[in-house]
Amino acid sequence: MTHRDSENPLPTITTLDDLATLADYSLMDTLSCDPDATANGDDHMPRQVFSGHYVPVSPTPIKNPEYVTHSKRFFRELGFADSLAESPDFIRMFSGDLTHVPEPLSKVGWATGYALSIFGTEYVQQCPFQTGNGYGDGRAMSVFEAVINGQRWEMQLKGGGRTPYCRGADGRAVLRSSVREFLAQEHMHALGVPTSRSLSLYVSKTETVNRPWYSEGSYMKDPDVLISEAVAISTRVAPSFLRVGQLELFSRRARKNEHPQAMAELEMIVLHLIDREYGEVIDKNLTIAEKVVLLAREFRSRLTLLVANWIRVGYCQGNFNSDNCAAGGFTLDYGPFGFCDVYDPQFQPWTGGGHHFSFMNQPVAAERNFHMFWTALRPLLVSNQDAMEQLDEIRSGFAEVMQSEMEAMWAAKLGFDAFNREMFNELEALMQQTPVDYTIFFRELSSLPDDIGPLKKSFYSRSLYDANAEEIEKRWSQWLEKWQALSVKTTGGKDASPLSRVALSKQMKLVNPKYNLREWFVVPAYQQASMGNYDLVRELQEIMTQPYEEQSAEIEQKFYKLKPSEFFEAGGLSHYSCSS
Ligand SMILES: Nc1ncnc2c1ncn2[C@@H]1O[C@H](COP(=O)(O)OP(=O)(O)OP(=O)(O)O)[C@@H](O)[C@H]1O
Ligand SMILES: [Mg+2]
Repeated sequence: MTHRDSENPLPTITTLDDLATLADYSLMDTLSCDPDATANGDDHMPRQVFSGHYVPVSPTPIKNPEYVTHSKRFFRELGFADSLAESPDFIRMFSGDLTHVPEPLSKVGWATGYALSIFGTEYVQQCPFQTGNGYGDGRAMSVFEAVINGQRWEMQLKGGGRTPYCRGADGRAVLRSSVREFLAQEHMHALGVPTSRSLSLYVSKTETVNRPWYSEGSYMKDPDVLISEAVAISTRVAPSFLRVGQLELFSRRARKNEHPQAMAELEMIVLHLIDREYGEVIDKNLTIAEKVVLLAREFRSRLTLLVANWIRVGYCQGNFNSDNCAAGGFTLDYGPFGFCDVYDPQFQPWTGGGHHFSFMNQPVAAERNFHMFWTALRPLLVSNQDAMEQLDEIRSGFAEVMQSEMEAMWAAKLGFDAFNREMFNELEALMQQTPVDYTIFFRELSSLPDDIGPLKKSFYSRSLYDANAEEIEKRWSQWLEKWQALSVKTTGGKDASPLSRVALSKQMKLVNPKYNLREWFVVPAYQQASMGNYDLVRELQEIMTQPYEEQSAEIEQKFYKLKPSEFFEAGGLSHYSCSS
């Protein structure tokens, strides 16, 4: 084992034994274990978990695992050698077989329970026992915790088999959805959007499960066939996997006084969240009330910035329930997500999702999740009126903070130093009416065009534009003229000299990506992968981890283009059900 420093970027982790030296499962000390759990983790049947923060569960390995890909970038950050990803020991562990891991690596993983609120309404109906005690990580389990280069990370298998929270389902994830999540996490990180990270992806050469899906060429809303798909395990990494729903679970129990430790368990999970996600900004020596107030303020900042970033890059989470809202303020659970092609405020690729989780409604959905977060924290402050008032103010100020993050984001996309409502409103109407390709439009604008010629590359020839081309183009020209006049005035501050055209363009191109992970790029990648060819997955990974770069002419030709008309309304491409 060699040592890494700034001059010597040699990886330090080249074997599983090296990885074992880093293991630090301190989560086990700060959280409590389900008292009904078995120590060996043989706990794979749906059951109620009444208390405790985690349940030891042994993963169920996928049969005959094969390497698909790993994140070279993240490996480098962690100091992991690339060769590790294809080494038998590592493959074994991260395809779910912990039975042979060297000490002190744990031979059991852990799954956690959480509650569900949809758009601000509490649910227990999704729990098979109708109590909420059977809901949580049904197929996700963490297997490793360590501090690496000063940062604490938890590593979690997705698709690692059944847990007590599996609700009778198979505990598996299929290759299709695993490829999607793996690529999206890599892409979002490269876009500068906070996210759980991708580590590795392995597929089974022999084990399959059935999932409802769309037949070739289907334009149906819902899946029309049952297909057999290979199972896979992807590993994702984050400082913690705590969700808003997790705080809710313990807060609901405290509110209902469900057991004597309920309030203590709520406090423990909140302190754990602060330690894992907010350790740098919340002083350990503060009182619990002070910590809770700071936590709410910081989470509000992170969540509002996160959602503004989603909209900046054209991302729709699709299913932004409180259990898919990471309490650390990053993107979590890439299930029925999508990156928009056409600008449509109501873009929502998930057929089960509805308008409330659509593209431009995400700030409102975020507020609903923040409301549940606030609700969950309140029981901790009942004896401190002053802190409670501060907490309530943070809650009521959400919409204003969200609005200002959105305005800052639109200003940056437009290359302005301040938001201009009139310009934005006109643009929004034009983008929608034409309609434009969201990514291509802003990228072309970032080249500061002299006339609307280059912007027309982003126009979809659909009904309105086709029928009223002349009038629409005239409106675009007028808008562009105004934008040009305003953008010339853009400065680095009141007294600074105006940004040169080159500098302004460069700055805008760091805000407006050239490439994004459109679903019709991902579909052929997972289709080929299902036949054992991973080239396209790896190619997309490479391209989508440099989304702001121009890249080669060949890549531009293939990946900087409008969505082909035959893909509109196509099942599995334009919309999909949640099954994964
Ligand atoms: N095949 C499955 N087997 C067991 N549980 C499942 C399965 N699919 C989904 N679940 C569970 O159902 C719940 C809702 O699923 P959802 O699609 O939000 O999450 P997910 O994509 O599995 O996971 P995550 O939120 O951890 O990324 C989650 O608690 C999840 O663990
Ligand atoms: Mg989920």
